[in-house]
Amino acid sequence: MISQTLLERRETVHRPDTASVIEVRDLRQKYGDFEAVKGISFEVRPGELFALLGTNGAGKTTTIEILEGFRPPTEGSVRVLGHDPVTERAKVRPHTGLMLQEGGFFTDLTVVETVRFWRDVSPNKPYTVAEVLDRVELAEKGDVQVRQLSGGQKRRLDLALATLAQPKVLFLDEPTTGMDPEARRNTWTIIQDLVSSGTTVLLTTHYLEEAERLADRLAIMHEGRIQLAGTAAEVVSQQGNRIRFRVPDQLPVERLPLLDGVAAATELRKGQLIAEYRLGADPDGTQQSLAHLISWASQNRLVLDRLEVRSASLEDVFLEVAHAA
Ligand SMILES: Nc1ncnc2c1ncn2[C@@H]1O[C@H](COP(=O)(O)OP(=O)(O)OP(=O)(O)O)[C@@H](O)[C@H]1O
Repeated sequence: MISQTLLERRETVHRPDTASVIEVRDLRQKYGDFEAVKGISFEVRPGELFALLGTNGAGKTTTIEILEGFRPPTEGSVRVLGHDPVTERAKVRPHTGLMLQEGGFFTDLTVVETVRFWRDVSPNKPYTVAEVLDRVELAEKGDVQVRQLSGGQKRRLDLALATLAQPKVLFLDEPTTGMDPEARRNTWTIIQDLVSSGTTVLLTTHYLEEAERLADRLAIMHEGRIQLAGTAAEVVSQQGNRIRFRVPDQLPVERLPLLDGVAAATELRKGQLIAEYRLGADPDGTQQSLAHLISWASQNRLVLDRLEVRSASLEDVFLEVAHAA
């Protein structure tokens, strides 16, 4: 179960800070009668990377699109660099880079022509076309039409366009979807370099490892609300430790011991019954539970195959959020 402390955290994501680069306050968005975002607040400070995680349809893209100025919110307010992104677009847009879920390319143009076009209309030109392509490892694809790029290569081109002006604020909506692991790591490096040079980033992702690696702070959304927020370590540390093992053949599940008063949850994986105990975060308690389990196994002449003890992962937390509602 998600602890009360963590649930209360969603109320504290917004810490008033006049220097916030991105500020979202009591944001609500309706599409007709359907409320996709139900009153969320958070802020992103200068040079910070904030990740919005969440289940499908949680409202992440809706939130990012409002911040990008594509539509005004139904209720609440958003500020980017202190300005309203819709009514003060001219003050915000030159300083922001956008990477949408679907890149809006002219697919007949080549990669070089695309970068040249965007660079020409960009307010800042800190990099040459060759440097822009080099950074995302697309130099060899310069003469290829955009329509001929693979999905992952298109995402890399999109990232190149979003960052070619070295923006102050960068919105990345699922930037690494479709990329192979090497391209993903390369993208993480590009994003980390941008953050190191002072760019503030709001990123949505379904890759929890990506959020863990990159984010200074993160929020997990579900059905239009922020359910949890904090640093990855803060969010995960509240979740406690897990002990798992394969349930020995022929052992009835009812005979599994209680550990620290906790019963095992069991699940069938590839035909094998796995037992998992969700314990507290206290290492001493976990050690005692483990000792008790091993002594129980010895007394019953059982071998605990695939025995593992680990702290909860961000994935565990995410699944709790998704299932708790
Ligand atoms: N233009 C629209 N008209 C009506 N409903 C919409 C519109 N855009 C989004 N929605 C709905 O609003 C909800 C939130 O969608 P949104 O795209 O913001 O979620 P998300 O968190 O980005 O999801 P995913 O992870 O699947 O990309 C969904 O239920 C979606 O169907």
